[in-house]
Amino acid sequence: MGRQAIDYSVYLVTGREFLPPGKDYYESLEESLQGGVTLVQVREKNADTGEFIEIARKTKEICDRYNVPVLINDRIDVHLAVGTAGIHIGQTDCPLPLARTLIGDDAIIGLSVSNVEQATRAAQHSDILDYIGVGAVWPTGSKDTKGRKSLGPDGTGEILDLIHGSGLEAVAIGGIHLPNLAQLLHGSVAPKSRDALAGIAIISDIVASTTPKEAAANLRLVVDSFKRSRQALKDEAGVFGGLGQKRAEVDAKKLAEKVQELMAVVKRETPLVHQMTNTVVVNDSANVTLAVGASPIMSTHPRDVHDLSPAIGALLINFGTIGDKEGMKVAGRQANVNRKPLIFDPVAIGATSYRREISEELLAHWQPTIIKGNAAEIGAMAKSTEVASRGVDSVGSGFADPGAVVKALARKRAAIIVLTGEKDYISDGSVVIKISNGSHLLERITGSGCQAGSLIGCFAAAARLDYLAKNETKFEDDSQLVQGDMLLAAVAGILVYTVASEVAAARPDVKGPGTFRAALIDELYNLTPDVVAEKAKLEIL
Ligand SMILES: Cc1ncc(COP(=O)(O)OP(=O)(O)O)c(N)n1
Ligand SMILES: Cc1nc(C(=O)O)sc1CCOP(=O)(O)O
Repeated sequence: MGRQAIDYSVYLVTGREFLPPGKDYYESLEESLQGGVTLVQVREKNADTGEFIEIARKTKEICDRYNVPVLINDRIDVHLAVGTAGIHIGQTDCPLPLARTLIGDDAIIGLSVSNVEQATRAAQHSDILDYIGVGAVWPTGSKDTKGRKSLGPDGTGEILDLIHGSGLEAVAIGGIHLPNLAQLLHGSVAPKSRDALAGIAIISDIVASTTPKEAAANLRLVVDSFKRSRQALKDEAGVFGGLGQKRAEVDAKKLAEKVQELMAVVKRETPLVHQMTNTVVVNDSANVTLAVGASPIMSTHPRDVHDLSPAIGALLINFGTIGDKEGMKVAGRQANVNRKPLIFDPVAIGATSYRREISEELLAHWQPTIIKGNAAEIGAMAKSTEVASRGVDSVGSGFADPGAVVKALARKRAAIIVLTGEKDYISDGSVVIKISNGSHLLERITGSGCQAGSLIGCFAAAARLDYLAKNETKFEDDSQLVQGDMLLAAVAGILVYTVASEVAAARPDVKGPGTFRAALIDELYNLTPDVVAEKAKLEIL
């Protein structure tokens, strides 16, 4: 007969103890199936054998009507009694070879995996195993996972690399909810093999909902769309659709024209750009934001940033002086929930292990849309040793192939990557754009990189608003945390900043860094789209 093909996309693990008061288990189950659950595991920790068999039997009866397979948690006897599609077992349950002997060749076996050793062993047993449940991704209230480190999207991706080529599928489990789902799916794409999760296993987000149909449908939408966006990446359309065009069709002149249009959108829409930035640059960041026509707001308290989120156009998180970690966590998570562009500037991340840890912690909490950094910062994010760091500056001549670095990191992080320096490189994982504008005086003022990050925030907010004004939200776009051309936004932020710096540096009244700093703000204010197009030195690599 052979084993049944399984769609792991939205895998419901039951948990009667988490049902809302008054909600019947079978009613909730049926609603979740109507919402699009693709696989069900009956997990009963307190039922005796007879009761477990009865629940599994009725569950299967309902699931059969929706053509959705049922697996049984731990109990081979219950699986055999009811004739379900298979079992899910943990590391301390029945040994795998024995389980396979008992249930036969046609049934599915899933195994829990919570670290790299277990993943390696699972891969060695791929002949008798079908899939692994990888967790816990995040802390969960549905199971005692004390003493186990949450894997986060990165740890999940590492496990995907370990099972690469084994034929095993992988689902993630633990603490997965709608707001962190897109972050998990994109952030867990395996760094080496580019393999992705086959699906997500969920208890509370569905079971504890009073509207399980809606809860399941929302999760399914994001998973389905993620799978479609993976296809788009394979087709070289980039993590955000690559300027909405295929690589060969993007030309530098058209790109400059789009930047011109976006400059007008910023002025017309005056988007509010929330900036959690460092104390060294806060004033200049606010001033450059105002100069291009956007509106800055600088807020750090966790409650305040939470409440601000629906109103903002974009969020910049620049952790230069790392004072507000809790606020940054809340603000970033809310930006993901509200689908606002999130620009992450991991200032001096390569300089200390503390900074690297904070960055990991923040990135486990939310998904950035655009990551901007100098060579040392991007090198640290890419775990490259090619470029060292000294404080907030890079040391050395940079990467041998900067375009390849930004492209690979964009794919790994599922974000637009902006590498600043004498030449700037920007990639969405498909296209790489090189910008050769700028003035050497930018290196002589403090916070020029931070100001560039602020401007990227302004243009990202504008790109989103422009998209929403011109398009109805399409189903296919729901895999993207934010809508709008974020690659264009990053290009616009860097191009406008560097062209204005050239104009400012050429002024006769600019005698050095002090006068340059003031002139730069003036020239950002006065910059016209025509000057940007005329001076733009853009190349598509
Ligand atoms: C899909 C999936 N993954 C992991 C688990 C956890 O199983 P286990 O380790 O056996 O722990 P219990 O569920 O028995 O508490 C799972 N059930 N499903
Ligand atoms: C059953 C289970 N197993 C886990 C593991 O890490 O192995 S986490 C978990 C609970 C998942 O529930 P929720 O979706 O509510 O977080």
